[in-house]
Amino acid sequence: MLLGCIGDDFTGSSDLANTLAKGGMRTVQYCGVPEAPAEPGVEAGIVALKSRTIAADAAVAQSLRALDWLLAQGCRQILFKICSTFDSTPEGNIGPVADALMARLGAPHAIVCPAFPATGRTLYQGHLFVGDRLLDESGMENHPLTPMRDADIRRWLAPQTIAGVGHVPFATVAAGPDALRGAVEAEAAGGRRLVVVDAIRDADLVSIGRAAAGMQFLVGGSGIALGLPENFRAGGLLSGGGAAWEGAPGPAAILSGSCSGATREQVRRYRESAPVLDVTPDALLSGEMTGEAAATWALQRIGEGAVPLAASSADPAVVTEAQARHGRDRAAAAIETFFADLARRLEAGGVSRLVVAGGETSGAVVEGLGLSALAIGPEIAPGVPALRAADRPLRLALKSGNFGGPDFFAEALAVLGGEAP
Ligand SMILES: Nc1ncnc2c1ncn2[C@@H]1O[C@H](COP(=O)(O)OP(=O)(O)O)[C@@H](O)[C@H]1O
Ligand SMILES: O=C(O)[C@@H](O)C(=O)COP(=O)(O)O
Repeated sequence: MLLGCIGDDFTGSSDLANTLAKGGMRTVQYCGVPEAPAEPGVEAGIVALKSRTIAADAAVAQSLRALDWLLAQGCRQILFKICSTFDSTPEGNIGPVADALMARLGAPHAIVCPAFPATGRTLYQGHLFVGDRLLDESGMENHPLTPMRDADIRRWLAPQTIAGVGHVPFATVAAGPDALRGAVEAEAAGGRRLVVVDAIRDADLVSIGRAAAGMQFLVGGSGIALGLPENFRAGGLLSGGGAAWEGAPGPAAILSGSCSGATREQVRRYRESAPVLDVTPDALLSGEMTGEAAATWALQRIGEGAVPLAASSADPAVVTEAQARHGRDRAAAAIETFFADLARRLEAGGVSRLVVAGGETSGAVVEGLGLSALAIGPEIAPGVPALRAADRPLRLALKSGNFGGPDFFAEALAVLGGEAP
């Protein structure tokens, strides 16, 4: 294994896996820290954790365990995969995890870059944009767990880290990999070791990749990985072969716990032509709705030939009210436990294609199903690959909340079913 990655959520990890597989690396996504060594031939290993919103000390401990496993597999470079919208709070977990990984590696610095231009995330003068909006006006300011209220990534990261936050502006990035590398080293020499680097185009990310050749540690969205496979290829280290992946038709269901704008539109669109079960924290916490009841409902629809969707996706005002009534974490935990339970029951009922929307939701579902590793298939939408469970006939799509066009659910079902994307 050459490149070791630690993902702070499961959708983000599959987004990164998609980029690395497209870049020609033999890539496997592991669900949690594996107990056994990796199978031979894996060139990029991604340990997916559900660590984005847990307590910082737990996130640090899990990430260090993942690091130790990746180093034991021979990895020469480590990438900490965070969200392209820099999802975190003043307590973490980006800063604390980056600090701990940097210390364990003895790395002098880390480039930090969440940019992902293919999905509209660009970073200019240290400020993160989503499309033509600053991050804190993009809808992310209403995220249920990590409301992003400042687009200046340097200012948002500073209270989370003891490493000091530096910056390399776009003009230096545009001057090429040598200038960029020199600027990163200069920032680190000045005591600013987490160095936020601007990027507005894929070409900038490719430059960052070249500048990062030989660097021990990077922090970023999947975009930061665009240029990394080439470094290994240039060193004659890649086998050139990708793992085989095949879709297969079979009973299917969709689970959506994301409340992000793109997902709410996808749910609205899907509702026009298929059965939807709306789920609320109120109904779950009162016992009015259970995983068992939802599974009975869904399996009946599947028996009638439909692909049902169970969704808790709600508008920001509705989410805020539910959180005020039940507490943020209690509401989220009730929903995540529900989806994990429902997924288990659906698989037991014969479902072999599962589309899940939302990073935390996907983490809960994958952990609930007890999956160990995922093989990477074709891209369904930017940042979302088709996946296959390593040890059973289950195909999945784990969709980041804000990814995918309005008809994503139908598109994902088709690709998982074996149609060309
Ligand atoms: N109706 C709701 N009320 C309160 N919290 C919700 C509701 N629906 C979902 N959530 C919680 O919001 C979080 C959404 O996060 P996530 O699944 O990561 O989606 P995204 O990918 O859009 O960030 C989850 O923890 C989920 O349990
Ligand atoms: O970088 C990204 O935007 C994604 O890979 C990602 O991490 C998204 O997380 P969720 O929106 O919580 O699914």
